[in-house]
Amino acid sequence: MQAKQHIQLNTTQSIQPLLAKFGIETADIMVESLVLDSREVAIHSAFIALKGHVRDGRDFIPQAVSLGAKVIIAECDTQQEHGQTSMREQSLIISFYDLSAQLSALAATFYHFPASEMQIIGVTGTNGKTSTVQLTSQLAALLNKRAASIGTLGSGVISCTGECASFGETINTTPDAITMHKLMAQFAQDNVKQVALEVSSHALVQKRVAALKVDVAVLTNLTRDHLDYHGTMQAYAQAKREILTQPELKFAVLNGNEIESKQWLAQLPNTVTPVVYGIDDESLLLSDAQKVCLAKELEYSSQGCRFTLVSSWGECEIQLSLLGRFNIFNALAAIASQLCLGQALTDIADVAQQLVPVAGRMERFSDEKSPTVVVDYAHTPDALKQALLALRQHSEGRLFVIFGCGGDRDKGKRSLMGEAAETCADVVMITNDNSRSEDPNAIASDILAGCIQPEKIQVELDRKCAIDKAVADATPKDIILVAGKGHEDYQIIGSETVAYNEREYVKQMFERNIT
Ligand SMILES: CC(=O)N[C@H]1[C@@H](OP(=O)(O)OP(=O)(O)OC[C@H]2O[C@@H](n3ccc(=O)[nH]c3=O)[C@H](O)[C@@H]2O)O[C@H](CO)[C@@H](O)[C@@H]1O[C@H](C)C(=O)N[C@@H](C)C(=O)N[C@H](CCC(=O)O)C(=O)O
Ligand SMILES: Nc1ncnc2c1ncn2[C@@H]1O[C@H](COP(=O)(O)OP(=O)(O)OP(=O)(O)O)[C@@H](O)[C@H]1O
Ligand SMILES: N[C@H](CCC[C@H](N)C(=O)O)C(=O)O
Ligand SMILES: [Mg+2]
Repeated sequence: MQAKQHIQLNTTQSIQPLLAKFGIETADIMVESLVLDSREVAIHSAFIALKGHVRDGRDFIPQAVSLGAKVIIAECDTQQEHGQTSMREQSLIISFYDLSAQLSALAATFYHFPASEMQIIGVTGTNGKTSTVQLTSQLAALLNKRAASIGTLGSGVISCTGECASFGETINTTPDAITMHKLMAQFAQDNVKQVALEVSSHALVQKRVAALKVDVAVLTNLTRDHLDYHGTMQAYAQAKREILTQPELKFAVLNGNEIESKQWLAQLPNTVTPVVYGIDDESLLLSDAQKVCLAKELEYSSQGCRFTLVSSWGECEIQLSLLGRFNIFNALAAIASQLCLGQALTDIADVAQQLVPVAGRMERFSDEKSPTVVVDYAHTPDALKQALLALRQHSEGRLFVIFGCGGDRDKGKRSLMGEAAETCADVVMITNDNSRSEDPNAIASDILAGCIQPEKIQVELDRKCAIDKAVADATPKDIILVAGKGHEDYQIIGSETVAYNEREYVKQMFERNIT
């Protein structure tokens, strides 16, 4: 990432016309910003006090008052209270019913609907969101369209070599409703024409993007994750389908090899055109889709892959310098989205080979005399399985895997990841991920519980030592997958966040000539 960009927005406005759109009559008070966190309140900001999941934002109203907020918009529990006002010192407190759900609309109005000036692509799914979003923006940039992305890697304008001119890191994969529209306003001011963003299931449940205009919704896939939050797979799936209710949605780009896409087709509003992408004949599963984008006659090489693209927009040859079958799905979703938005197939075919891997996603480090090390962000059972299956296709020797599981997150996925690793790799080493408040040994035991022959599996909780050991044991023909940390440059152990950059560690290992 490059240095952070500073785009100044002039957002000073009266709350009177803003709140009138939500049926609230109030005084003519000028504010400069909407602020979710009481600690960031300044005199000219309106503090937004939400109920919250862990804490109640309304408990921080006294802090906002003491920091001089002129306006406080506070969530209320009943429709009757909506629009009621009171004064506390110099702060006007306004009750707003259902504020959490309405915040996206309030922020869109505050920033004057910046997304309406740009093409917006929203990507959801268990795995592949970051990869698809990055590839979509890279492709736009290669086609000379100024493009930006928002997601796990932060937000910013993407160059055709995948570099990001950062607009800032994001705490969440999908930012809160205010940050989202602020970013959109900054992008619009910076002449961005297209934005690709990751839409997490949490964001859909919490209505972080409820009022965001989205032109294209993409589904990558649906497998197990985040059941700690959603409870059941059914609730998790339903959360993702919420993206179909985005305002002004025009296209739904669906994975034809994913059974969940059938549910999406069934729930599709008739104003939305379905587009199915997939590999080979299996994708005929969804043959009633209006438009298709299929990869056929796939060939893999050590450098990447090639295939024939058969689509409703024509047929062409595509070369990709990306590893793994799932990256073909991600690239197809990116290509289909660009086709929906009017790019020519021939132009796309001309530039596709220039797409570069996304940081920490199937990133390969190799030289002739050492085993190949691949750093990847697989942190779900399906992602780990797909990453191993993909590498098997590129490998002549043994396949090693080193991975752990995050603490304080979905515990049920741990044994399934153990099972996937034991089934798909030749040598399995369990290590630590972000253990957070949990005991790393206990997390390792949860993983081992899914393995049939736990005695054959090594546990080395120090990630660097685990990598060193695997490299010492492997031959130049072998591939070592180090999964789970990807682009992260830290490790959270207990309440401490320590510096740890796996990509750098492996890169330096090769620079030091490891074997
Ligand atoms: C459980 C959950 O999703 N929480 C999200 C939620 O926070 P919250 O409502 O729980 O906040 P809270 O801590 O209870 O505080 C309530 C309110 O009081 C305010 N407050 C709090 C403290 C204070 O001193 N002053 C103050 O005003 C807070 O700003 C907030 O408005 O809303 C916040 C703003 O949108 C999010 O940042 C926060 O994400 C937390 C950090 C989180 O860990 N979320 C994860 C589970 C998540 O959303 N993950 C997905 C990605 C998954 C994937 O990649 O697959 C994501 O989109 O990131
Ligand atoms: N289309 C795909 N299908 C299955 N697995 C994939 C796919 N694309 C990527 N992966 C695997 O999942 C990992 C995470 O990929 P990526 O970061 O793109 O997903 P994500 O959905 O953004 O994840 P997160 O939920 O953390 O935001 C990759 O490192 C890779 O192992
Ligand atoms: N190494 C990480 C991956 C987490 C991915 C994140 N998107 C999530 O699950 O919220 C961990 O488990 O801590
Ligand atoms: Mg992501």
